Amino acid sequence: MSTMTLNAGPAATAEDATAEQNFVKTRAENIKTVGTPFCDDAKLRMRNVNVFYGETQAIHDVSLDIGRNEVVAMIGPSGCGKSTFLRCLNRMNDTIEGCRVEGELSLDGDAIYGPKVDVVPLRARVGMVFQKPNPFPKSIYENVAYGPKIHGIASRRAELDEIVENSLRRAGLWNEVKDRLDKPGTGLSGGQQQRLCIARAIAVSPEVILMDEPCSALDPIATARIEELIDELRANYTIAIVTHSMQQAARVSQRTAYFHLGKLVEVNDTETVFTNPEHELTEAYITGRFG
Ligand SMILES: Nc1ncnc2c1ncn2[C@@H]1O[C@H](COP(=O)(O)OP(=O)(O)OP(=O)(O)O)[C@@H](O)[C@H]1O
Repeated sequence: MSTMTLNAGPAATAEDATAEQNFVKTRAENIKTVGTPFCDDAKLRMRNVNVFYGETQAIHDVSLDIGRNEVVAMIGPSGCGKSTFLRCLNRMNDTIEGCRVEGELSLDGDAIYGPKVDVVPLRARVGMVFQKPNPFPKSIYENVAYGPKIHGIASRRAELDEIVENSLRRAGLWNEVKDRLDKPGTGLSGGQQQRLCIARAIAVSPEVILMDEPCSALDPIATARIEELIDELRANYTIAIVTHSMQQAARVSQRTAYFHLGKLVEVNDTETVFTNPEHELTEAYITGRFG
């Protein structure tokens, strides 16, 4: 940890703001990741990842492991590349025209960008929950049963019933919806819809769940429910979560990765990042000097 003096909160005057900008610019120029980006039991292994949108580079030489049954939170200022990096992990960036991903990315040793990889089964192994709950315009039952049907996991009604119930139970939604499974998923509250989307992701037996700001459209009570759920889900899944909320990162994750201008500045166990960060930029961000 550096010996610099910290001013908690944003710069008070224009001069302070300029000094602050200069500080951030200088420190950002030669970022080398500090902390513990690698782990012994990696489920996802990323090495020297670069991502481009056309000519513009959004991710610069990022290397990171995400461990089995671990929750890794990705934090950083708006536009630092958190979502771009997350989307590499199940090739959601493939859907963005002009987006190019370089580097080695693997899931349990299987290359994610291998030439023969079919993204449909990949995305069943690495599920995703988005910022805005996006249930299909179908019944609650069908929202959960759809994935197992198209992936050929189950076709008989009894099998599907079991998967739907188990997934809704794991997502903490069963008791609230068991008597209205034939009603539209879109008729649920925002928090319930997000748990339905989690149930939908779980229904195809993923190994990893990616969450891109899953609580940003939810109220504090629904947020607390999802955060509890993340902690429960960790027993069975590996989870990577992008969040704007440092409090949320602190509550749900075991390790936190701090991104800045497309570079991975620091990865450490979450308590270290928030109480004793190794990098000056992390410290400046978490104390609110910029955001
Ligand atoms: N589809 C796209 N086309 C071109 N540039 C993009 C696209 N998506 C993101 N970018 C750019 O890539 C950079 C990283 O964006 P990204 O959305 O990954 O950041 P982020 O940290 O998730 O931001 P936020 O916290 O605001 O969601 C930004 O400069 C952004 O403008």
